[in-house]
Amino acid sequence: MWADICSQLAAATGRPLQFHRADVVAGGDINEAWRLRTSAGDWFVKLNNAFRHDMFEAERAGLAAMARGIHVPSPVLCGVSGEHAFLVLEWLDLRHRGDEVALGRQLAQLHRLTAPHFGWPHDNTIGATPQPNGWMDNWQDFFRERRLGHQFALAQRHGISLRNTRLLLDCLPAFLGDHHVVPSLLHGDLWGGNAAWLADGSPVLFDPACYYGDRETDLALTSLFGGFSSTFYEAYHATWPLQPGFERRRDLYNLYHMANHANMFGGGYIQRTQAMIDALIVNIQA
Ligand SMILES: Nc1ncnc2c1ncn2[C@@H]1O[C@H](COP(=O)(O)OP(=O)(O)OP(=O)(O)O)[C@@H](O)[C@H]1O
Repeated sequence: MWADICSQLAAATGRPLQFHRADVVAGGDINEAWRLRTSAGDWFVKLNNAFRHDMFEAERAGLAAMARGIHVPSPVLCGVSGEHAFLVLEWLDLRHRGDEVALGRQLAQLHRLTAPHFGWPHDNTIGATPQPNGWMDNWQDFFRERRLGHQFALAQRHGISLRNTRLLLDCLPAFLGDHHVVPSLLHGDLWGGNAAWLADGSPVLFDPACYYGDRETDLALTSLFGGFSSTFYEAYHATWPLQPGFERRRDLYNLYHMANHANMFGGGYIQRTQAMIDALIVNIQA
């Protein structure tokens, strides 16, 4: 397989290269991650089953779009070798710490890239879950149908019983009714494990689930599992302040990701999803 990927890589880059070695990279759950060492340097390679090829195509398209606003690993090649789908990115020596001010500023700059509608040219995945992205003109409708409603329907299909999902969907105007949203280019899966820094301290984002939507959804997810400093938030707000009411919408937006975890992993995530639904309903009634 590696020899085949190297020959596809040589054809794509126009550089002759020989396979030296491949070392596992820790950190990814959904895919296998490898450092591919060749005579023409190192590359970052993600592997999955061949039927996952579309997922890597979507990631490549997302990275290419994001590169207009923030540093991402350059996508080099996406393909299939035997039973494997693969995505080759430029290899970056990543660190866990760096310039948080630059990260906050650059995320705001990414969000300044906008589209006329909400969605994305193709469906993609959030974790391993399909994420529908068909274009819509209204953010509330998009979030209801393509995000929360989609996860609730998946839960039902998986036999996960969640109470009051219909009631919550019917109450979305209470959260989003007077909220003005521009369709911003989003990372879409911005938890702490998908941000890192280069040796010079400059930030890099990777592993996106891009679409055009409310920038607050990216900010919300940064707070769900932690890992982002107050410096990061201050720099974001200084570059492009959020509108009043973000704290109220934050938990609604994070419910999408918690429900996705319930769908992917089950267990305690189901209780946490239900607790978030219950708290949001109390919030409406208060
Ligand atoms: N271009 C790159 N060069 C070097 N290392 C990288 C690069 N991109 C990502 N990494 C490292 O590899 C790890 C796994 O990458 P990534 O998050 O893209 O994989 P994944 O399987 O899609 O992850 P997840 O399970 O979170 O969806 C990251 O945590 C990061 O440390």
